[in-house]
Amino acid sequence: MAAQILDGKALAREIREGVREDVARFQAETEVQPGLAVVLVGDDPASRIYVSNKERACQAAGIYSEEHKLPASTTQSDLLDLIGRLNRDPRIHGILVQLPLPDAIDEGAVLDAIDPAKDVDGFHPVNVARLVLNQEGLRPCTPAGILELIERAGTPLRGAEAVVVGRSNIVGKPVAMMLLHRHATVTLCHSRTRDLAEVCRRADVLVAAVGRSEMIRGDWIKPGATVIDVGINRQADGSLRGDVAFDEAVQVAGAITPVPGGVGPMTIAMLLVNTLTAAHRQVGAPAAPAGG
Ligand SMILES: Nc1nc(=O)c2c([nH]1)NC[C@@H]1CN(c3ccc(C(=O)N[C@@H](CCC(=O)O)C(=O)O)cc3)C=[N+]21
Repeated sequence: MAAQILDGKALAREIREGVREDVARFQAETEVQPGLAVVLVGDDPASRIYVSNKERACQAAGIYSEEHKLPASTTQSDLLDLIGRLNRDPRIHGILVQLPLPDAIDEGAVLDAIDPAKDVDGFHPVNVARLVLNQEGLRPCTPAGILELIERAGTPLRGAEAVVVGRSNIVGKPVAMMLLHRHATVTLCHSRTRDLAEVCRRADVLVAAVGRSEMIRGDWIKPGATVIDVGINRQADGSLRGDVAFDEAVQVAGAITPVPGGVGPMTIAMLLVNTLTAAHRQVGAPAAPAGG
């Protein structure tokens, strides 16, 4: 029997609609419109597309958004100045600096400069620590979206074997921590892991975030497993491939995300959720938004 396809696009649409309603209520109660600033340095064409998708999603949800496009030659101190202004700007509740940054800029110094209360990517060390300690904070958008998809699949996490392939700061490490907090037994794999296929075959939940097109094969998957494909590997013909060989995996898995239309749209939906959550906390509004 073929796997259930986890439709991230449809789930993201539902979440964005919920955010739209919550934004309207928040604004009626507080007279504050949630605001997001997106900073893009250089003009990586892929980054530009994501940034314009984010802008459209904000508009549809009633979130104010502004885009700061800086040339690739921008200095670190100019970028830090901009972040300082956005930190102090009362219209802005969320700040997202699109990664990667040009080589001449120290990414850590830039992330450190963002006010943790406005850090809607959840990349500031304070938010990383809050995640590890399971304290209230802002959670990274892609991992948060992955957890929503797993929940939607109805996959129980308590006591389950979860295998995460990829140890990046933006996906692998935080998603592993979030799965751990849901009481999964988590294995975090990477390029040096021995017998990777064998480890993957133990997984009740498999999260692939390696950035290598179709590396995870159908025979690496435990029958009935929930498979989350975070890969967005652009092919020469312009199409996208995941990290999982979908046509093989769909025959074995219990549930699987497609690429495109899986994790990607959820990332943007969770960015809107985080922006509304950040606005709530900064304004000190009475009711917290659902899903925050
Ligand atoms: N500070 C920062 N935060 C990020 O969240 C961040 C970033 N930097 N740098 C780049 C990556 C990439 N990213 C994506 C978001 C949405 C889709 C998305 O919506 N994808 C669609 C379609 C994409 C398409 O067709 O091109 C899908 O998978 O269905 C993809 C990728 C966020 N990123």
